[in-house]
Amino acid sequence: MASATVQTPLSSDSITKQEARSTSYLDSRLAAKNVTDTTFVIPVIDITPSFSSSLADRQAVAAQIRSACTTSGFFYISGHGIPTTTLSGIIQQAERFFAKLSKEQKEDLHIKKSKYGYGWEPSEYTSLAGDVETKEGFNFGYEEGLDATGGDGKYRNLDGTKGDANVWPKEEDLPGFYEGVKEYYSRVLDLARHLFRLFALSLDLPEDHFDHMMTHPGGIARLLYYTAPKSPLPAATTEASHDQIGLGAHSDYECFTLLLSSNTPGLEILKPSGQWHIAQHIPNAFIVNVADFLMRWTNGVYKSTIHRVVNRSTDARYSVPFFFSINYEEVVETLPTCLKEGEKPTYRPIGAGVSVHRTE
Ligand SMILES: O=C(O)CCC(=O)C(=O)O
Ligand SMILES: [Fe+2]
Repeated sequence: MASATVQTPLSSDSITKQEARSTSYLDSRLAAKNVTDTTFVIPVIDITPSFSSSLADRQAVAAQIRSACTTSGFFYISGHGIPTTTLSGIIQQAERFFAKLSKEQKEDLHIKKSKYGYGWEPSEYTSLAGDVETKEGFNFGYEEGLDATGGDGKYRNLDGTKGDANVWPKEEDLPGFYEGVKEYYSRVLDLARHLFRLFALSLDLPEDHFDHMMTHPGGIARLLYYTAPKSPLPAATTEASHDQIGLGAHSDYECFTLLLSSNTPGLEILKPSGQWHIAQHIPNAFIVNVADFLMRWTNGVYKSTIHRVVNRSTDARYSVPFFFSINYEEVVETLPTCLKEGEKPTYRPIGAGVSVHRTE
């Protein structure tokens, strides 16, 4: 989830509201200085060859990933193998969740009842970087029943405790919802594990370097709903007043994020100049972005770029970000291979779960 946040209990690297809005903070988090706005691109990477048995094919995809991660920190992936029916299925579940549940049924799932930030978030309930967010959301995390591997029995919640943390609508209130979520979550988790092996290759590490860290990984997903603005915004500019912000400016906290959305664009990515790049919607592709753990592992070589959401359309936007973490008992510590001779790590080691990183 987000790291430049003021309210979520999941972030350890919280900065204050004032800091988050300061030019110097944003400046420090702009995409690599080795790119300019004109060379700033979010490439489309067809990852079909990454499923090949040839290491050279997989390395070729990893090289494209490295190039994106060291510049904009964002890329699209196509050729990922998740059926289009699974993708449209989860968007439909998101639409059903927000439209079909009554206010009372949503209240039963209210995020304020969860110490992990799971459940339903009403619109304008959260603020980020000083902006009250207009989005409505539903958050859930890893559970073995959502993992096609069945897990290894060792999953613990963010705070190290055992037991179910997710909250779900009652089956009779939204028939088929849990099954739909499971179909999507298990596929996107599989894909994230596959991508993590490509990230390892992209860092000149053995392909299985991170494997032992993702046997029961944290993986928070959200269904998000951004209504169309009351008065449409000019699409040609990237200006937005504070009451038009769906999701405030932030970077993501975990390893990387896989973002799926409906046809309505809305994601805006901070360019080197401080202007916003409006990400186009590419049907059936995911947008992948580097999050803070990968930035820390790589000593900032991989960019965890600031982004936000503004719906400038006349239609609603639905999105489903999946934040891929690692086993929560693991520690994220700068990879020696990412340090030049004599260079000191910029970031302290932190635990992936709250119980570890709160002791920093
Ligand atoms: O909804 C989107 O398009 C992006 C969501 C996002 O950036 C987040 O939840 O961290
Ligand atoms: Fe994000």
